[in-house]
Amino acid sequence: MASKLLRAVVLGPPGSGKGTVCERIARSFGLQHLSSGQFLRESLGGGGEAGALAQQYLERGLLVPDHVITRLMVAELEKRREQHWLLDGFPRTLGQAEALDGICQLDLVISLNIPFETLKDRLSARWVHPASGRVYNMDFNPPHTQGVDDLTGEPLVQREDDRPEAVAARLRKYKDAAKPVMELYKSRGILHSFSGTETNKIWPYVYTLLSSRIPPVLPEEEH
Ligand SMILES: Nc1nc2c(ncn2[C@@H]2O[C@H](COP(=O)(O)OP(=O)(O)O)[C@@H](O)[C@H]2O)c(=O)[nH]1
Ligand SMILES: Nc1ccn([C@@H]2O[C@H](COP(=O)(O)OP(=O)(O)O)[C@@H](O)[C@H]2O)c(=O)n1
Repeated sequence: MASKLLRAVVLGPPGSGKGTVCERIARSFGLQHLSSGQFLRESLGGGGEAGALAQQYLERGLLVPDHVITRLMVAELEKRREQHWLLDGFPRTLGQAEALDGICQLDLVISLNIPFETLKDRLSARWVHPASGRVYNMDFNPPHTQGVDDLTGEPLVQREDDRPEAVAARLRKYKDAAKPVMELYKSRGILHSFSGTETNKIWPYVYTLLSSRIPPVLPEEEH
């Protein structure tokens, strides 16, 4: 099997399971994934005027301007040039996709198609550990102790942008921005779409697809 470095992207609306699927891929294939949303949240923590401005976009569920997220991501990816790339949530717009084209040729784009009602239910039940980005769901993968991160024992919080008022706007905006990105990757023959309401049912297909590009370190069921 080719040992070429993987250049892959996972796309999908908020709540579609990008983070969950990337986490499983990372564990099963022994690589690190880069979540643009988590990376943004961490990068903004430092304060400053630019950080405070970008924070307002996140809280309101709006996309941060292309040049801001692109600069952050491209700088980080350059540092990881010798590693596999598995990107979660980037690129989200055509401008971001064009910027990514400038630094790599993507092998694979995974798109998660999840019904709107399912997304709304999942986001309202999502709890996160802000420091690590670990994600829980009160129905799907609850923490061992309610309201507390399994590894650190620190409190879990609900993201501001997971509030119902923000969710509807985020889902609408996602669609508008993502359409041309999907079309671009479809026209290149690298788009692989998976539809359903359960990550556990989608996962075996994603695992099989990835296995054709990179050797797994864990069997499918041990994600
Ligand atoms: N009920 C249910 N929740 C899921 C499933 N897959 C993921 N989740 C949860 O749905 C929420 C959104 O998933 P996440 O991976 O954070 O989505 P992202 O916003 O696309 O990164 C999280 O709370 C997950 O734990 C599933 O198959 N069923
Ligand atoms: N390429 C990106 C990725 C995230 N973001 C911002 O980060 C927020 C959270 O992104 P995320 O990927 O963690 O979460 P989901 O929206 O997928 O749940 C988005 O709502 C945007 O405000 C962005 O502006 N541009």
